[in-house]
Amino acid sequence: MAFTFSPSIRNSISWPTMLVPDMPDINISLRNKGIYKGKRNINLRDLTKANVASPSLPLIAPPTPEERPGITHDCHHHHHVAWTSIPQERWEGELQVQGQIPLWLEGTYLRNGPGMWHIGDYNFRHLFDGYATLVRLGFRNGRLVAGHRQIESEAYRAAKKNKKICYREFSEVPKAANFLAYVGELASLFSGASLTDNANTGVVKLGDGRVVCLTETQKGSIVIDPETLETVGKFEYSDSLGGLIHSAHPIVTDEEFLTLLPDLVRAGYLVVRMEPGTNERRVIGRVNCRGGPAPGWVHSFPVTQHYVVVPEMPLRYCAQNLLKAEPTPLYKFEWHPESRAFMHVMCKTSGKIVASVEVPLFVTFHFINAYEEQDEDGRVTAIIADCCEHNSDTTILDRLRLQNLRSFNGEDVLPDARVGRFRIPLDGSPYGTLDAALEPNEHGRGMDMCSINPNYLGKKYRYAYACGAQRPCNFPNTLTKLDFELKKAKNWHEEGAVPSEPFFVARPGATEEDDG
Ligand SMILES: CC1=C(/C=C/C(C)=C/C=C/C(C)=C/C=C/C=C(C)/C=C/C=O)C(C)(C)CCC1
Ligand SMILES: [Fe+2]
Repeated sequence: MAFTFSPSIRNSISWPTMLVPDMPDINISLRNKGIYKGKRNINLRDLTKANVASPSLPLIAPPTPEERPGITHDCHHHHHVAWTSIPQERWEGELQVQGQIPLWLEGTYLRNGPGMWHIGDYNFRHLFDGYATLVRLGFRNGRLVAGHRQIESEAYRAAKKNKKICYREFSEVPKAANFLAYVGELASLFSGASLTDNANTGVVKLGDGRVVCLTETQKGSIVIDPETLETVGKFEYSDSLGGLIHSAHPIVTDEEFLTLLPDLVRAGYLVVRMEPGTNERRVIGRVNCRGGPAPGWVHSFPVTQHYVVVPEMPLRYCAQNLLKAEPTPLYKFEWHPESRAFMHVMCKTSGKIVASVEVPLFVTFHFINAYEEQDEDGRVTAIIADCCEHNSDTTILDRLRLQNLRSFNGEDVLPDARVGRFRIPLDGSPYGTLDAALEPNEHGRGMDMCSINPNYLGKKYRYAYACGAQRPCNFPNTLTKLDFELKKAKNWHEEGAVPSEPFFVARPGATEEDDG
């Protein structure tokens, strides 16, 4: 049975490493099909996406004693190959395995994230600007065949053709003449036509089997072929809900696709649902923002079995910044601590808001999971929602500029983060709480790129997997297993490795949450 590990892959930005968690002893090599010939040995632990993508890179040659794979050294700096563009648009080959991939691990694992950070000799500024690279790992009979391919978004094609950026990316803004010439008159600014469709934040498999790559613009929903990784075409929403943006990480199961559509005109969010086999989103309900002047950034959001949780973070969208010609300190966003922070809870079936509470200020991009807390009689008393929380500090966005990622000099510059646990009472109290779910030193005070056993989505759960930190560092450099019951973390780290978002695959027949 072909098994696709892709239903809710958020992987996104990924530290661009293809690293299979819990397989510390596997070595693989690249046996190339197609354009590249030859066979290479690489240790999977040290394998960066650039390595996967480019068997021609010198870094996959056996390391010299002075040189760990994945990093190059000059006198004072380490330059990690992980933060450089893939050198070709597509590649496919078998990876040689040393050690053993469990035989039950069978199927295709798709990931998507930025992989190309330059056009001609112009280098992009930010990790999130990169043009999307889709990566496929096929596991079968203990063997591993990999491939990658650029997503042919309009933005990517236009950039290649014109040798310059033609659409507004995360931090990059094309020079006025570029995009006005490319997309037409000034009205395109306001219609969103100048915004990118560079689908670089994730890939989801819909209940009907279609595989869609996403970004934060609705127009950046792109259907791909999971076998060939070819771009099939735009995913066109057939409803008339309008708006320009949506959450980068919808909740996707075999039954539904749930997402949030921020309303930048009348500050709020539409909570919408799409059934498999359709392209039509239907409104479940609407949340009006309680703090102004615009909705908070909803890169992701969590759900429980019966509720959708809508976060209202004081890091808010800024329509002016979306249209500005010059880069701004917080890109398309602004930090408004005076507007306060809120969490709203909507019933999935009725669309009614059952709680709307003020919470401490927070900064999060990735929610981990949420569940309903019950009393002894089985009544739901509160919603618990967990996220990777950056201590209500937006500095992490700046740290993820490529220049910062590429220039580690031994200084500990990764801002602290924690597992933020919200408790949202359902008894009508006006306030919710936000605390660390475990002592952040357990995971080196680094925390992002989280995942869970997908069978526990929306349910009470004990374990999460993420990237933490072994300091000093400039990006989250450990693979971490979090145990919320024991309040402990188990960390794996190896110098020179760039772990990416772990993905949990349950072992067939498993009864324990962490058996996989
Ligand atoms: C927001 C708009 C856009 C694009 C947004 C994009 C591409 C956002 C990507 C955000 C990601 C990948 C966030 C990941 C965060 C990871 C963190 C904080 C890791 C921390 C580690 O310590 C446009 C599409 C450009 C235009 C509309 C607005
Ligand atoms: Fe993300």
